Amino acid sequence: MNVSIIKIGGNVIDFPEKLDEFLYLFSRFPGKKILVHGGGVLASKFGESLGVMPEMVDGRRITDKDTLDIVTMVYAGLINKQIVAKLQALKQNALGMTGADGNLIRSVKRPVKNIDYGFVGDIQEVNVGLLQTLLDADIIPVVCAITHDKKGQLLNTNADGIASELATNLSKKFKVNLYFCFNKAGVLIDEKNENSIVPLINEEIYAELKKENVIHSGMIPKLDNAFAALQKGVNHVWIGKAENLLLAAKGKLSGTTIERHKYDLY
Ligand SMILES: Nc1ncnc2c1ncn2[C@@H]1O[C@H](COP(=O)(O)OP(=O)(O)O)[C@@H](O)[C@H]1O
Ligand SMILES: CC(=O)N[C@@H](CCC(=O)OP(=O)(O)O)C(=O)O
Repeated sequence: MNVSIIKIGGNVIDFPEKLDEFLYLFSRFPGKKILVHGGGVLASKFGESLGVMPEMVDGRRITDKDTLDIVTMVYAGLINKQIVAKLQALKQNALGMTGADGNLIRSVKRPVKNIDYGFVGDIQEVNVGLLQTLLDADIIPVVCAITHDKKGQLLNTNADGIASELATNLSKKFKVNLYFCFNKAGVLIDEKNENSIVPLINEEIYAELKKENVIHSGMIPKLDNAFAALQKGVNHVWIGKAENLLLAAKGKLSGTTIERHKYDLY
């Protein structure tokens, strides 16, 4: 069985027309599929309106108790249920989930090193059997950026990391392709120029571009997760514009493909 993990970012979710267009493309995407969503932009806006200011370090949110309540309401509630309802309207039998539902994703609170991220989860375990049961029943899991520690604590977990871990764990049994969809044409040399796409990126180019600050903020966890997934057995990883999802599915040139290490080819 082939499985596609498709992640959609907060900058698309925040624009209803863009989200609708993306969900339509997702509904046309062939084969077994799982949707993972963030919603960082809306969580920041919602928090600000309540006087809880967002604080990000390298694209990851510092999550105190109030912030955890906000992200739970926004990701697991508003965004997840809106996406599920829209997919149902597209005749896609979607099931919205956090990592706590069906014990889908167990994580541990990130240990404090240089930075205290607060209630942020590092993923430990994925319930592959549950995903397989749902996919076998033609149900499409729609997974948000909230996990749990199985001791009653919810934890905020970067949605790119969730997509990567679901892909990695499923790749032990299935051929898995991972698509990171966001609002830009791919990894760009000049963020303001949509034509400056890096079509193929390896870890050396990544390190260089990060040093030069060409790659920064949310692109850092996205690429860290993309390389981790490839190294752990995921077949193909793509980063690109949400509206190019079906082109990417057909293998047509668009966006950025993550290059496997040469030694992995043999
Ligand atoms: N070289 C780069 N090319 C494209 N985007 C970049 C680059 N470096 C940093 N970024 C930033 O990373 C963001 C994507 O990360 P993030 O906001 O976490 O994505 P998502 O929309 O999936 O939530 C882009 O909106 C952009 O501002
Ligand atoms: C710990 C952490 O950073 N969690 C993320 C989860 C949401 C997310 O990843 O949303 P995007 O995909 O829209 O960026 C956050 O709260 O921003």
